[in-house]
Amino acid sequence: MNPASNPGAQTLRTEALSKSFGSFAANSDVSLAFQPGARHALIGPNGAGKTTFINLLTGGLAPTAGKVWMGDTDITHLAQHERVKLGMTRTFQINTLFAGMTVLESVVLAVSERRGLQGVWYKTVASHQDVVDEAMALLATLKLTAEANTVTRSMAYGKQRLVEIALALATQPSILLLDEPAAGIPSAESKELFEVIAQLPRDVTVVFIEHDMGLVFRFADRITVMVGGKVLTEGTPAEISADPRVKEVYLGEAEHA
Ligand SMILES: Nc1ncnc2c1ncn2[C@@H]1O[C@H](COP(=O)(O)OP(=O)(O)OP(=O)(O)O)[C@@H](O)[C@H]1O
Repeated sequence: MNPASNPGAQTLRTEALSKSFGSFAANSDVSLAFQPGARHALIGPNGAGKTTFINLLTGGLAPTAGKVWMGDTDITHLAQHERVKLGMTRTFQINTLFAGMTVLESVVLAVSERRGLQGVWYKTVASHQDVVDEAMALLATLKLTAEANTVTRSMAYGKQRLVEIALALATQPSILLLDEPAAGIPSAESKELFEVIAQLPRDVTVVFIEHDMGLVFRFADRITVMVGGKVLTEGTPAEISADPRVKEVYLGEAEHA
């Protein structure tokens, strides 16, 4: 992918990003960078501010202070759809429309939308063979080829999450943000889900929030630990697992529970 035509391929970073709800600081002075191609996990106890931070990245929330950069472009005040055009996207739960469609129909629709073919009835769109080919290639990436003609709603939750990721990838992102992708699915399925996520092409940077430390340490190559709305530390899985402050945070949490 050519970085000049896709600025999202450049480093996504934040500079002293803060978000308050009234007098409560959900994020304070968060300065982070996500290197292209990374599998970067955001971890931390409940209420640490991880989801708030992802929402600040996507434009779902406006920061109280600080900046968000994609390469040299200040995207702090861009709308969500403008950030998607720059290559940053997140998954959304399959809505009622997609739930009634087959996997292939859903992905064809998402690819058509990106290509500006929205509003064209599916059957007409399906006559564009290149759209169908692109959708099938995405299904192959997500190991969903065998399910192409299955109705999305009838699939196991883990597979539905993969369809949600296929829909996000249809926007051709260089940065994919995943907020607890394995939440609510059985552990055998979540391992499978992460195996597919880990094997996504390296021109897609993946930033994910995950509570299951087994999955985090198996699939992340970079980990940021947030506590109380701030970054406690960041490093490789080996550095994070050896950090006594991290152990303290999680031990403290366990004792509390
Ligand atoms: N819209 C809002 N209004 C007020 N407070 C909010 C709002 N959104 C989040 N908060 C608060 O900000 C804090 C951080 O929430 P956030 O969801 O970002 O944490 P998190 O690290 O993602 O937690 P979890 O792991 O439990 O999902 C929480 O105390 C939450 O109650």
